[in-house]
Amino acid sequence: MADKVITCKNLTKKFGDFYAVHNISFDVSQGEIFGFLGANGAGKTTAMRILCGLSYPTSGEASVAGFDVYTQQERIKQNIGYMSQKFSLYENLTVLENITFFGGVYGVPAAQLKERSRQLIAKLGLTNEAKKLVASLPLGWKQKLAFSVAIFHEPKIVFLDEPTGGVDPVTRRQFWDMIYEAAANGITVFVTTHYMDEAEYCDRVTIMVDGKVEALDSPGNLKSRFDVTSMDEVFYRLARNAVRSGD
Ligand SMILES: Nc1ncnc2c1ncn2[C@@H]1O[C@H](COP(=O)(O)OP(=O)(O)OP(=O)(O)O)[C@@H](O)[C@H]1O
Repeated sequence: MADKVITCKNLTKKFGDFYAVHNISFDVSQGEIFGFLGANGAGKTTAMRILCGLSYPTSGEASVAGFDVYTQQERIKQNIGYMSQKFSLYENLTVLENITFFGGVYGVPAAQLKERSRQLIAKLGLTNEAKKLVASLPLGWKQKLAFSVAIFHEPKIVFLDEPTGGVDPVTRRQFWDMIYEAAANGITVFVTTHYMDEAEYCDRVTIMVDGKVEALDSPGNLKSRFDVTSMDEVFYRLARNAVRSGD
């Protein structure tokens, strides 16, 4: 059995008396693409922030890349990559400057930075854009670049928080080809999304409802359990009774 790179048991986060995340438990294996779904306010971001070493749980246990979320937050940060729709690249730096900046921040050795940046730009087909500002790139390209930057230092796990928001289905599909490649190279992918076609691409999917894990299985098994043909319907069955609507 593949190594468990994320484990979480009865993980709970309270804000005052309110359970944003309530007793969630799951394991994620190395190289797995793990989808984390839920309606607005379900608790996804809260849970993800704990797993990224950015916030402490109220109770329960969790480890990421073998490090404890209470006592080893800095070690966790060294072993993960992170990308969100909201926080990604510097628009007023060029493509090359963004890659070298984040590569440096994430600890890519200085001696390798120049050559690896060149290779990445060539792989992305952005050689002619290397000296252009990121602001001038189409959104889909920004997202592909942001993902490449998030895994540039070869982390064990990459956390993606709604990475493809706002782009068309073809560009999303291309983005997912990059996710598959990263997973095939052994990087574990933990991804939140509101797009149910993307849920179909995951190895396993968790559906959170009001802070709890309501379902956790492969898309195929979830569809047969509910006797439906799409993840959209699975999601609707589970999330329709949610009381939270987020903020
Ligand atoms: N710092 C906080 N203080 C109080 N309540 C909070 C805090 N952060 C989040 N919450 C609440 O916890 C619940 C879960 O929020 P969270 O952002 O984790 O949901 P989410 O599933 O990521 O939603 P979305 O898809 O809208 O991002 C929401 O009801 C939110 O209002």
